[in-house]
Amino acid sequence: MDFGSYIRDIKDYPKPGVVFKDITPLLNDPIALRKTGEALLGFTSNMQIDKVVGVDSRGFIFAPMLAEKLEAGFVPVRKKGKLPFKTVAESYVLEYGEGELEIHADAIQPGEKVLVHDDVLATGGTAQAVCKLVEKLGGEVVQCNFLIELTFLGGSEKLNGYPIRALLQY
Ligand SMILES: O=P(O)(O)OC[C@H]1O[C@H](OP(=O)(O)OP(=O)(O)O)[C@H](O)[C@@H]1O
Ligand SMILES: Nc1ncnc2[nH]cnc12
Repeated sequence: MDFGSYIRDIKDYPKPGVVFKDITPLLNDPIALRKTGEALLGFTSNMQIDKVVGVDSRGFIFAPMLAEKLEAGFVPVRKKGKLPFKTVAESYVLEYGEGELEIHADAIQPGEKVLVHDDVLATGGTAQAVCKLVEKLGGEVVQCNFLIELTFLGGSEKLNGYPIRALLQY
């Protein structure tokens, strides 16, 4: 399937100079939606995964489905102030902003194998912070997977050592 034909470029959103990759046309199409889920799942075939971490908010679209199919638990990493229990936090910078991400302190047990999922890898600031959170809890990141990797922004360099997979590369 030509997944790229379902991705819409929005110029100067959310800030001048940014070309935003809008995945909503892909989500809107039932066949593209199903095939995207299947392709993401294919990235982890034969891998043992205990937890799938999805990143607030677009990472929440596919991560719970991946967790269910992999017979793993789902863990939300959320923007600051949204998780009710004891949290561990990490600040980060992304392509068009900055902030702090949090994870529940009991969400991952030491030694658990973790898949990190998000929709877009751009500068890598977000994914790098998420991997740090996983490691702070003693988890082992076994793969970071994405729908889209914006290779020209060099995000993979911040994820040195972690296996990276993406459905589409620009
Ligand atoms: O590689 P980076 O430069 O760090 O950028 C990637 C992040 O940016 C987007 O999230 P955003 O913060 O816009 O949140 P959203 O999912 O709630 O729209 C995207 O969903 C990734 O999480
Ligand atoms: N260019 C972009 N398009 C969509 N999501 C993003 N997150 C960071 N950069 C992005």
